[in-house]
Amino acid sequence: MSPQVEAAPPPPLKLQQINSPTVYQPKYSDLLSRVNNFSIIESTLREGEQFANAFFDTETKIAIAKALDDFGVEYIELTSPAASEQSRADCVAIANLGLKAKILTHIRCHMDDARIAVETGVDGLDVVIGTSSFLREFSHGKDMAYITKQAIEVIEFIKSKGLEVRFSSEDSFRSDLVDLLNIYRAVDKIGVTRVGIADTVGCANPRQVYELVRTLRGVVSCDIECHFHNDTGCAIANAYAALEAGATHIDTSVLGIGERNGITPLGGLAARMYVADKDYVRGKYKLEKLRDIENLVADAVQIQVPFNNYITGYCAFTHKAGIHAKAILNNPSTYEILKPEDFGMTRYVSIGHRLTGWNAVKNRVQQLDLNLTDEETKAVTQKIKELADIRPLSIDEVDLLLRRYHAAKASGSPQPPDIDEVAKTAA
Ligand SMILES: CC(=O)SCCNC(=O)CCNC(=O)[C@H](O)C(C)(C)COP(=O)(O)OP(=O)(O)OC[C@H]1O[C@@H](n2cnc3c(N)ncnc32)[C@H](O)[C@@H]1OP(=O)(O)O
Ligand SMILES: O=C(O)CCC(=O)C(=O)O
Ligand SMILES: [Mg+2]
Repeated sequence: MSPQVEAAPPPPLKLQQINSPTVYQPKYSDLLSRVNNFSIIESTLREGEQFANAFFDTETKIAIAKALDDFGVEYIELTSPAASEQSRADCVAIANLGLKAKILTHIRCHMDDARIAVETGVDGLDVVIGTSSFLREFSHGKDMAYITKQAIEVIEFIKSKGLEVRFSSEDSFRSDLVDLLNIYRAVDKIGVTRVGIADTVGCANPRQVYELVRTLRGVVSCDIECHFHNDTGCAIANAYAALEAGATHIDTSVLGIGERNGITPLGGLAARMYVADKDYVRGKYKLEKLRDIENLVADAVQIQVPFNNYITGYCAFTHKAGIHAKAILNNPSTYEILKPEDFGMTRYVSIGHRLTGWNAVKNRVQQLDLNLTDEETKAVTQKIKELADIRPLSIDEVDLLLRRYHAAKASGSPQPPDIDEVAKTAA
């Protein structure tokens, strides 16, 4: 018998290999268990203040902070106290509100900023510095050795004041991976509370996010926060991919407001995570408060909540086409992944249009407690379509048509009543 030859152990992973799609293939159940343990760092009062229309006065900041706290976010991040005297005073004011959420402020990786920030009474500081060649060359002009030294000094100072401290690389996805891992490893070693990854320009896609966070998860033992800009529409998907890969904290803002077109929206993340684990998300956040918070912020920055906004957009729970309407009326889960009532919202079935179907109209007949047969309901449905080919009907017009048809029937007019005649009286 030939001697057993042990297979040689695989060679250690080289950094160039980490982009290989074959490296990480976790089971779906493992991924799911990672996404039901996360915290929100709500940055409407920091990233959100960087939105073109945002000019929050103290009173508005306090109202927003209280609303977010009531909703249940774990952290509220505030603009740097180094930005202006009012920004500093607002940090002090919000830190003194006694909210349940931890209050953070966001500073450059610089001792001058850190010294001001530790005196504001906040629970922790989020420290950031650009690590991509773009930012090293054109923003602060520092090399990685300098950045690392500075980061260690700033972090140790903040820790010495007994505060939480997070260190984040700005523009992480255009930074050199070896640079990133080295600096994260260095700050983890000195006890940073969290490290952060930031897609500052919104260039990352979910696969890249998954791979970077997964790699980082293998390098640091502290928590991992992620910040995603939405320039290419990936901010929510990227946040989800980050959680699947082992991130623990996600930055959001109400309605996604922030620099340029903003970041992961609070409502969009809530929707995404609700679908992943409804009970966890419902247990953690007062989802029914979302609409009020969004209205508060929309008013403050003078914008409308978008028609297609996650959860609270005016048509987020409106069903229109006949095929959808029939199934929804039988069982809302057919075409709804989010339950409107869990968010304090209501479902609406639209019927006054050419795409309507008789099942949707029958539902309205029942709501109005009218006595029409299925054949009669089908006749009215055809009339609605005919009229709606000219212009859509309001619900009042549909109701009038149905009531008149019902009245014509009740008065003993020929069976079935002539729908064209009824339509004329309802016009
Ligand atoms: C990606 C992000 O959103 S990061 C957060 C952005 N937030 C802010 O910018 C907060 C609001 N900003 C401000 O109020 C001002 O920019 C301040 C107070 C921070 C700085 O103002 P100024 O001193 O007038 O500098 P200015 O804004 O023109 O330039 C930025 C300065 O910070 C330095 N810098 C930029 N990023 C960092 C960083 N992460 N860590 C340390 N220094 C940095 C730059 O080198 C530059 O310094 P310089 O004046 O010596 O050249
Ligand atoms: O501090 C961070 O992690 C993020 C900073 C930021 O707003 C960004 O990089 O877009
Ligand atoms: Mg940002």
